[in-house]
Amino acid sequence: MAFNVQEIRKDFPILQREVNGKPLVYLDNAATAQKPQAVIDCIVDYYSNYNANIHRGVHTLSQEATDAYEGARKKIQEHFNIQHSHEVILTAGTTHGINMIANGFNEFLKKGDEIIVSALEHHSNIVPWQMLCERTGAELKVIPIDEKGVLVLSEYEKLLSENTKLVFVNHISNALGTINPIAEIIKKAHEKDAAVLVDGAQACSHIKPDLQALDVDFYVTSAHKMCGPTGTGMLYGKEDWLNKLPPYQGGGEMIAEVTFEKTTYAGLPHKFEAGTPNIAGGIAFGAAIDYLNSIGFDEIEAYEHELLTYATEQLTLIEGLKIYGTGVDKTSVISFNIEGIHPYDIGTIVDKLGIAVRTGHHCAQPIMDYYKIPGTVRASFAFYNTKEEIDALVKAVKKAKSMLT
Ligand SMILES: Cc1ncc(COP(=O)(O)O)c(CN[C@@H](CS)C(=O)O)c1O
Repeated sequence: MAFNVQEIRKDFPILQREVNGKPLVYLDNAATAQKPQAVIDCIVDYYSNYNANIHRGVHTLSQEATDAYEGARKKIQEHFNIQHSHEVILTAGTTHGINMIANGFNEFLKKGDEIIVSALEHHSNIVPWQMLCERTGAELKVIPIDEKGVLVLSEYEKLLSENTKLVFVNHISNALGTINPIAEIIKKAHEKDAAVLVDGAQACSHIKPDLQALDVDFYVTSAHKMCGPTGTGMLYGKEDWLNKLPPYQGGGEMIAEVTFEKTTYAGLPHKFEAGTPNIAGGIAFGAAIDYLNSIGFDEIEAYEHELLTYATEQLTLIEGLKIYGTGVDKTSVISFNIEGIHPYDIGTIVDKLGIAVRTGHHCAQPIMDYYKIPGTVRASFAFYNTKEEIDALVKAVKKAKSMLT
């Protein structure tokens, strides 16, 4: 089917909404993507027709629910070109997955070891590693960015040493849209025998990463960024690493045998899946992947690039407007400010006109510190947005500017 945005928009009930008496113009997709009817129906279907706990029941409902949940795991495996389905850990989301790995490395790090993160990271990919360093005595090193919001790879190479044990970098910056050269970052880390975790939260709705080709050690993402439900996501880990790491939480499901003398743990993936999971969320994660693949990531990438180019052109026509994150490799996120106006004031006014953007530091305060700004206005576009919606954004920003200056 040729890419037809008007047809696609019919799949998203929420896009018919009005906000403050105006048509909703939803441009906060980097915070969470909207949900197509197919994902909504999947959740309703589970709770209406086969709600049961999984992996434990002998009855038909439990088997149906287990088959659907494990079927979703298989879909995730195939989507990301992962070698084994047991290398797919279903999590509560990106933050949960990152903390799972940070916890696991408690026993692997010691004083003198070094962890490298990038200056582009979301707080979820900074704070857990700071906590790990506090626990182990390891030292955190930071890959700097340049004025364009692009990682300075020459500095990364200088930071790498035989003391480097772990490298953490996001695939795409949520604040600036910068796409990082993760294949090169991974290759150079592996030359020093360092493991790499990539935070893919902002990437997986725009591109389809091939995790075996990337040879990444860990990759995390959230379903809600991929038109799936909140509270579910994926941690991919090479089985050798996942077998080395201790469980994250103790409880049901993650055990092989429990005695008061000793407990033995389940194998992968259940070692990392204690307790009753977000069953509906996991199944609907699979439905979201099916939906995105039915549109096609080549089509999504091409169309979103069109939107980014158009929005960049139109916004930069506004006098006094500065865009942050001007690298060549960018996804459809535009962070900007207008000289002399606080981003929060712009966000508040455009909301009155039905337009949803995010303002503030976007959980990436180090980036704002680098630019010496309190925050930005962030407009983030998805494949269901339109050029008419960009025109509405530009008109609203101009109105806000006229009101505030
Ligand atoms: C790069 C990156 N890394 C981690 C996270 C956290 O994802 P969770 O699903 O909340 O665990 C996010 C979520 N960024 C949202 C909420 S702060 C944004 O508005 O940009 C992210 O963008």
